[in-house]
Amino acid sequence: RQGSINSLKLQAFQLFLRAPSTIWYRNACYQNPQQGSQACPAQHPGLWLPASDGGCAYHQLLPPAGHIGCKLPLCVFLRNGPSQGSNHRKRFGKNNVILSDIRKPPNNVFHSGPFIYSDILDYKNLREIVVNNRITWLVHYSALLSAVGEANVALARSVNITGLHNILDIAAEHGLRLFVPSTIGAFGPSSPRNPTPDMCVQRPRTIYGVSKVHAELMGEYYHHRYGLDFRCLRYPGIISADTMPGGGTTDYAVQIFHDAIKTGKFDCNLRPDSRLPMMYIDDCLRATLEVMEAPADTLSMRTYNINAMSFTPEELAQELRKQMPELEVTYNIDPVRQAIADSWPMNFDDSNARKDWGWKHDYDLPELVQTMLNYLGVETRMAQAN
Ligand SMILES: NC(=O)C1=CN([C@@H]2O[C@H](COP(=O)(O)OP(=O)(O)OC[C@H]3O[C@@H](n4cnc5c(N)ncnc54)[C@H](O)[C@@H]3O)[C@@H](O)[C@H]2O)C=CC1
Ligand SMILES: CC(=O)[C@H](N)C(=O)O
Repeated sequence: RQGSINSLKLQAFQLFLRAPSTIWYRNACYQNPQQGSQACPAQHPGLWLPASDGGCAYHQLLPPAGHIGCKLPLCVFLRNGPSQGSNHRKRFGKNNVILSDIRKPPNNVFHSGPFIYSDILDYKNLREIVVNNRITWLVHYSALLSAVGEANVALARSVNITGLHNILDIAAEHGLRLFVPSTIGAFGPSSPRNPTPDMCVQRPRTIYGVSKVHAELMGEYYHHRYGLDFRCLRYPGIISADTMPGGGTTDYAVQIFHDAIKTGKFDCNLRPDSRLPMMYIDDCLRATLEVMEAPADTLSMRTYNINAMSFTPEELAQELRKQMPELEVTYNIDPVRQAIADSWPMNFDDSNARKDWGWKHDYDLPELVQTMLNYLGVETRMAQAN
């Protein structure tokens, strides 16, 4: 049963990375794994009842007449097609999750539920969204990533630091639970690289890394000073079939799949032996939900490393060649990205996340490669058929 819940929640979170940049939860209530009805732990009026299909350990709030229904905060973005999407909407209520960005969403995102324009540099507009929609949880993804940040430091500073300040103030002012992702890029050349623990020297050499260390420290400061429910995971490089790479150093590991399927060739911008921690998107989104839902007393820290695997471009190419023996990989090193990769962790120690809230990854390199090829292969065949 827990497995099916996880898979539902996971699918609900699909496309958060590289699609919307902020996720707003309306009327979020809490997980209640016990059967039977009782008062809502978030003190909303009404009773908690088991979900109607009996297959879900979560309970819905039974709204008194005139009260807006209060359900689990989920959105229904799916990679698996519209029919499942509508099932999820029926079950969880698409209107309880609002996505926002300054960029136009792709069709599937736009048609999945509420999507609004919101610039995180516009404080008044952020406050308006929270008040008008009675927002309770906030997931803040907007950022300029490592390589693109080095190409535009002023903009990265503004979005990643000023934007974060706005988000922190909004969250503290309105008592929101706030998730902000950090990254392996929050470490630098003087950090231990193999493995990198949660607590060690953090002296990154990119504006991206500096802004993420700042986010970790500010979030923790607001937690201690104002009681903000701040939660943060340091993600490794995230690999997803849904979206194209967005200006990061680990992006080669996404691009290789697209190029391999389209042309059978890939020109890699990192050295073949550049080892970096990586994770498949489903694991990343599940980890995010798990830490957001973890009871506060299980969290001994507010910022955790999470990890799944660690590989080099050469090792990834070898795994791909098991399925595509003809794949040709050449190396054309980008000095900016290479310098960044050389300063980042090679292996990530996530033992605290595993110990405190039970983090466990599902995807290692073989499963990652198989899953990416399956998704992209199906997409390519559909495009060709069309
Ligand atoms: N993709 C990865 O491998 C990793 C991502 N992360 C973190 O996850 C988050 C999302 O990353 P990605 O989706 O890969 O990045 P991305 O570059 O694809 O997306 C960032 C989003 O921020 C939006 N944005 C930029 N300026 C904005 C503004 N002023 N107001 C509102 N939105 C704005 C962009 O329109 C874009 O949709 C970032 O915070 C990143 O640091 C952390 C580690 C690894
Ligand atoms: C690991 C990250 O934070 C991101 N993918 C990047 O390469 O900048």
